[in-house]
Amino acid sequence: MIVTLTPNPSIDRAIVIDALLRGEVHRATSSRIDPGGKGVNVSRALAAQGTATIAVLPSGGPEGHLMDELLDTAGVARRSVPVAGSLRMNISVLEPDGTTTKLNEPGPQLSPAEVDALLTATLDAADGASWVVACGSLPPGAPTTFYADLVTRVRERGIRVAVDSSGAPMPLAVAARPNLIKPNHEELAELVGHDLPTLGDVRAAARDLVADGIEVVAVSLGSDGALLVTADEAVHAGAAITAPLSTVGAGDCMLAGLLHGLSTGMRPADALATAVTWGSAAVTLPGSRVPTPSDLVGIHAEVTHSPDPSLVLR
Ligand SMILES: Nc1ncnc2c1ncn2[C@@H]1O[C@H](COP(=O)(O)OP(=O)(O)OP(=O)(O)O)[C@@H](O)[C@H]1O
Ligand SMILES: O=P(O)(O)OC[C@@]1(O)O[C@H](CO)[C@@H](O)[C@@H]1O
Repeated sequence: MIVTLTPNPSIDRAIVIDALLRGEVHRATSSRIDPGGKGVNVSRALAAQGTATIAVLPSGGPEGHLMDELLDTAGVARRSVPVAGSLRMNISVLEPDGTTTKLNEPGPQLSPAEVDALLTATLDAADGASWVVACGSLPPGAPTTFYADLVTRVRERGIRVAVDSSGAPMPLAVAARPNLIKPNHEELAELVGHDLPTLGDVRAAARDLVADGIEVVAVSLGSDGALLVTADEAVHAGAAITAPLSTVGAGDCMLAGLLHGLSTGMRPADALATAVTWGSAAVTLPGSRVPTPSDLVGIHAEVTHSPDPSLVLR
């Protein structure tokens, strides 16, 4: 069982237009909504592949009702924590050349009691879990130490914990030593405080984090694939996708594949290949739709045990 925590979930509305022009009226060629927020996406991707998961999230307002309904329809088990505010709605504007523009709302203001209830619900759901994974931004009202506290409390129970976030909460969470982190290229650069133009730079930064006590650092690199670093190895994997439709949630599907692999006893390199297969499959799908087993057919992740450190990343 993999438990996800999404403190700031969202209804994701994806709108397809021909070209985005600032200040103009656009007529959409299509649109869709998906239940979203990074941890929700991880749970949706796991559930779509038949892996047991529970999504823990706040729920409030009309968007909260919609979220509960969409998750029930998708067959995702959930622990919804009632909150007074309304969940947010995030917009993705998708253009035919694959350009994605995101507009993310801040999310509802949570009271200290609501923040506590979220932590308690996660620890309750974590009983007997193989992994707890906490993902995404924090809503207003949640302290920046929220993920760090969660990491400490989950690890005290002997359960493995992963974090995928950005900004101020991330260095604090990292200092609490989660078992795994999944930054993207930009988030890793933000975490270590300098640019990382090459694969060698990413590997060095990830190795420093491993030396500081993180067991697995998995860095998603968009169309450049992903790099996984542990104390024993640095492995790269990638899969070529010719016509990406939407990259929204690809990193979450990648993280879901990785945790699925690690929780079923795969070696890290095989878990990375699964991760990249799930992440790459996600970019072939509209909006933040998650891949089902049939969507993985024909996607082959190429794994390299000695990646070229001089590769300049896109
Ligand atoms: N254009 C692409 N072509 C092939 N694979 C891709 C492409 N974009 C993403 N991927 C795959 O999806 C994974 C995750 O993508 P990315 O690095 O963009 O995650 P992210 O920035 O965390 O995304 P998000 O926050 O939207 O979930 C990559 O590691 C890669 O395997
Ligand atoms: O604002 P955050 O929490 O950083 O990111 C939220 C979000 O952009 O992440 C997911 C894609 O990874 C989307 O479902 C959602 O809209």
